[in-house]
Amino acid sequence: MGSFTLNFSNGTLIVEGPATITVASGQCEVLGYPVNGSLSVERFRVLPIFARGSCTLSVSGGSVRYVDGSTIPSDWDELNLEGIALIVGDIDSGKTTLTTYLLNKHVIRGLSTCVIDADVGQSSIGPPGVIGLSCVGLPTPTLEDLHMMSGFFIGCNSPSQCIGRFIGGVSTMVREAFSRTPGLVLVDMPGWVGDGGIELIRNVVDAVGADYVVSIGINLRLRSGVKVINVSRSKYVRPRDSDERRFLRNQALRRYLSGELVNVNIELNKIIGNSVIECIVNNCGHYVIDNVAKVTRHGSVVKVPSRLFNNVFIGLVRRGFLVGFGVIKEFNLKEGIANALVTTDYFEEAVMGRLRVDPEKLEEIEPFPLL
Ligand SMILES: Nc1ncnc2c1ncn2[C@@H]1O[C@H](COP(=O)(O)OP(=O)(O)OP(=O)(O)O)[C@@H](O)[C@H]1O
Repeated sequence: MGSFTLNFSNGTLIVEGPATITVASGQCEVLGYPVNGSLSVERFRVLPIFARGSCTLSVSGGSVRYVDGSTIPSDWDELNLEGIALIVGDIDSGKTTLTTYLLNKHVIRGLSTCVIDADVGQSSIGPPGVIGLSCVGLPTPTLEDLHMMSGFFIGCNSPSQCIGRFIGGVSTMVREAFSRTPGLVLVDMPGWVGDGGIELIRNVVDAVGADYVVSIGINLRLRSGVKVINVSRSKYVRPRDSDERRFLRNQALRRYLSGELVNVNIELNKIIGNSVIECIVNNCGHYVIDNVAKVTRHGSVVKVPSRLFNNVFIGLVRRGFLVGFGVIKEFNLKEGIANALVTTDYFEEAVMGRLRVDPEKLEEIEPFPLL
């Protein structure tokens, strides 16, 4: 804590937020991004500041640790990619750091690069449950600093809960990325590598026609034509506990749900992505909401209290593009509407997933159950 000035050379200052660093002179860089002036490091974020030669900076707040040399494994430097590359690894393996490093390295060489943030549980580009895309021509200290140019709403913070939508979302974002003719598309994948997770990686590889899979510590066997490159996990990865992860998810949510929210009524036939609502709209008779019986065809019915729809996080879509977000306040089956707070009323459809949000505190709450 406090504030101090430091001069160091050919070493790395690992700064843990909340802190502000101000560079006075020298070549100070974060993952290849040259730092000039001030940079703030948010709470629970850690930035490695490398001095290529000598770097003089002052740090206020946070905590710091100094290590000799670089914290970047040497095999990260040997990567030269073009086309589509998925970055995969367990949680806390350093995927986002490697993605940022590769992005900067390629951008600095003049290769226009797009990043697809598919790590929907710990989103950097876009709120939780959204696959975000950003295409850049300049380096960045963190992916959080990038603007979400386009997004695909899946509404789950674990791809295991919505596998089909996740694969469709990554494919859509890859197509969108290629419409901007980048030299490289990096896909930061979720840290799900257990049962089903490897299968998901294979499915995404096939769906998007990946050229490379850069794997941090995962043994993968993929079809021929896809190059698997194994790289090291940095020993400086700082694992995050579940409280820190929740804090960071809520922070990402606030970035995209802040500002004046508009109160609107959405007709149920404009809400997609939830099988209960689709069933009500199509009168399929499989669900009974608040004891209001719908005609049942096959006798098997599932009882659903309508309050479960309150607080569901929604994505707002216009002409197929994600244009905003919202939260359902109240679901009114009798009137066939959902009352919601939204970031814009200029939308055609609302997509529901499983994530639910407290609209006052702007915090995640228990998700919509699997029925
Ligand atoms: N090479 C490195 N040098 C210094 N710090 C690193 C390095 N790699 C990762 N870290 C630190 O470790 C932490 C976790 O890294 P990162 O977010 O990249 O992992 P991840 O695998 O993407 O995590 P998640 O489980 O959230 O998907 C971050 O605070 C990051 O700054």
